[in-house]
Amino acid sequence: MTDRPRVAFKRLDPQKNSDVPLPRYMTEEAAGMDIHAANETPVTLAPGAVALIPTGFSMALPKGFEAQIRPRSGLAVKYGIGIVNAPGTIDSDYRGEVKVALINFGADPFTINRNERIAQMIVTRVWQAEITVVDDLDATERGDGGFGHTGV
Ligand SMILES: O=c1ccn([C@H]2C[C@H](O)[C@@H](COP(=O)(O)OP(=O)(O)OP(=O)(O)O)O2)c(=O)[nH]1
Ligand SMILES: [Mg+2]
Repeated sequence: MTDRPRVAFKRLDPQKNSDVPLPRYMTEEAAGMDIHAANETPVTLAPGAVALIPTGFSMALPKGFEAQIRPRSGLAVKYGIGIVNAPGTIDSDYRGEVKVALINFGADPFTINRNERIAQMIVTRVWQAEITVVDDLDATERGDGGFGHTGV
């Protein structure tokens, strides 16, 4: 595929953060780029705690794209580390530092060290909807059935 969207990264505070890798695809066909933590000192998450972890970069996505910040399954399965707002949304017009809102679902404290890979970022298309307000919606077989009405 040749029409890859162009994404610009800006390293924030280049001198301080030159040791923190920018997001990158770890394998040829990885869906997500791994994101590294840029916290200067270790951050320990008690069970149930949330921490907003800096990444040391900001970015510009093309219009019509978003980035999703998703958990890494290894951290989730081994240590119960997730993302409290998963998937986090990065808007194409956001120019601030990308941050990752980690949560410790595990039973033990977990420490995030600088440079660790804490999350992954997927770049994907997004559409803004054209909105109309109507009195009646079109009829469907499902109708208002939901929340398991077809069985579990
Ligand atoms: O995991 C995340 C989620 C969001 N953001 C940044 C990028 C995004 O464009 C901006 C706003 O995110 P969102 O719309 O999810 O948050 P909000 O609470 O609605 O804030 P706002 O009122 O600024 O839109 O915050 C991150 O850095 N990491
Ligand atoms: Mg918002």
